[in-house]
Amino acid sequence: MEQTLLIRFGEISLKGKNRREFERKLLKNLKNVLGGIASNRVETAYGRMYVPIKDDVDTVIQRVRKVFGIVSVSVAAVTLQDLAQIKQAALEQLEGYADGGTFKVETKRPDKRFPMQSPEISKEVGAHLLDNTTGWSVDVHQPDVTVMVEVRREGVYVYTGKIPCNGGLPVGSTGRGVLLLSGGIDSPVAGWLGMKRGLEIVGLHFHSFPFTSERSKEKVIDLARIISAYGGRVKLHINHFTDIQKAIRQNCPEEFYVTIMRRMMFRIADRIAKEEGALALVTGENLGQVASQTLESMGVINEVTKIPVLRPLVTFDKQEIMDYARQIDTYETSILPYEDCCTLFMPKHPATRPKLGPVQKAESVLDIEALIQGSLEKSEVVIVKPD
Ligand SMILES: Nc1ncnc2c1ncn2[C@@H]1O[C@H](COP(=O)(O)OP(=O)(O)OP(=O)(O)O)[C@@H](O)[C@H]1O
Repeated sequence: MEQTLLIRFGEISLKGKNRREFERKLLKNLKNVLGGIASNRVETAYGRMYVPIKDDVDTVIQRVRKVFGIVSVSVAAVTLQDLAQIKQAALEQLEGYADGGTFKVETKRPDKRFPMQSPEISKEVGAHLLDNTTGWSVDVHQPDVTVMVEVRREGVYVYTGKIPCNGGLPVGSTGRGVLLLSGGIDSPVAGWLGMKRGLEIVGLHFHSFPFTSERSKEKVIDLARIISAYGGRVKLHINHFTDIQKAIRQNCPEEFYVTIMRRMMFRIADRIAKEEGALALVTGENLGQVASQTLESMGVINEVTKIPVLRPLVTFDKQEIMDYARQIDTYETSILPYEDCCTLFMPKHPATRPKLGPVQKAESVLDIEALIQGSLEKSEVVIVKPD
C-alpha cells in the first residue's frame, strides 16, 4: 500500500499572509533537506504537507523531523475514500505490531463529502480489526495503540502514532541574522535557537591562519553543516582575521586585546550584515561566563554597531547549553581540540570591566578601516548544505 510521511506544521497564531509565507519557506526548506534523496518530492494540500515514501523511510524521517516549523510527523498509509481500502490499511497498521494488546480507532472527517460519519467509520474499522486479528481487544480509554483514520479531500490517511518534531518557525520566515560562529560549544547552539524562531543564519567565522589551523576551519564548516540540517543551507563567511590580531597585539595594551578584538569582529559582522541584508547579529555570549562577557564588556563591544545583537544564551547555565549541544548533535564536534583565535590571543589579565574611553584611545592607533578592508578582501564564502 502507498505510504506517505504526513507533516503537521504551523503555530496556532499564524493566519492569512503570514501563514502563506510560513508555508512557502517551509516547503523550500524541506526540498533543500531532502535534496539528496532523488526519489522524494514534497506535496502540499489544505494546510498539510506530504512526502511520498519509497524505500528510504528512516532517512526521510530523520531529515524531515529536524526542520523547524514542523510540529510532528506520522508515517501513514494512503487510500482512496473507500471503506474496504480503509479497513485493509488499518489492519496492516495493526499487524505492524508484533504482540497484541488494546487498541481504539479514532476518525477525523474534514471532508464531509464522505457519506459516513466519524463514529460510524471508527466502529466499522474497529470491528474489522477485531474480526481479523488475534490477541487484540478494544480499550477506548487507555489503548496501547490508537489507529487514526483521517478522511481528507486529498485522500484517506491511516496511521498509528506521531513522531514529535522541533516546532518553531521555518528558517527564513522572520528574516536573516549574521551568526558569529566560533568552533566552541555555545555559538552553534545560539544559531540553532535563532533558526528555531525563523532566522536564516549567515555564518561568520574569524580565522587566524596560520595561528589557527585548517582543521579548526574545517571544524566550523562541519558545525555549520550540522545546523544547516534544521533549515536547509547556511552561507558561511570565513574572515581572514590574522592581520587584525597581529596589529592589535603589536599596538594595543594587553589588557584590552580581547575587547578590541571583539569590537573589530562586530564591525566586520556589521558590514557583512549590511551586505547580506541581515537585520541582526547573533552570538553565543553568556552573561558572566568569561571575563569578556560582563555587562561592561558587552556594552563597550556593542558600541561599534547599531544593529540589534541577539544573544539567545545570555541567561543559560553552561549545563543547559551543553544539553542543547548534545541534543542538536554539535557537541562532539565542538569539543574537538582545535584551537580558536580567541584562546590563542587571551592575555593573562584581560580587563573585565573595560570603560569605553580608554578602549577607544587604545584602538585609535590602528588604521581600523584599512584593517577591515584587508580582512574582507582575503575572506572566503562557503555554502554549506546538510549531508
Ligand atoms: N573565531 C570566532 N569566529 C566567530 N565568532 C566568534 C569567534 N570567537 C568568538 N566568537 C563569538 O563570540 C562569542 C563569545 O566567544 P567566547 O570565546 O568569549 O565565548 P564562548 O563561551 O567560549 O563561546 P563559544 O563556545 O561559542 O566559542 C561566541 O559565542 C561567538 O558568537
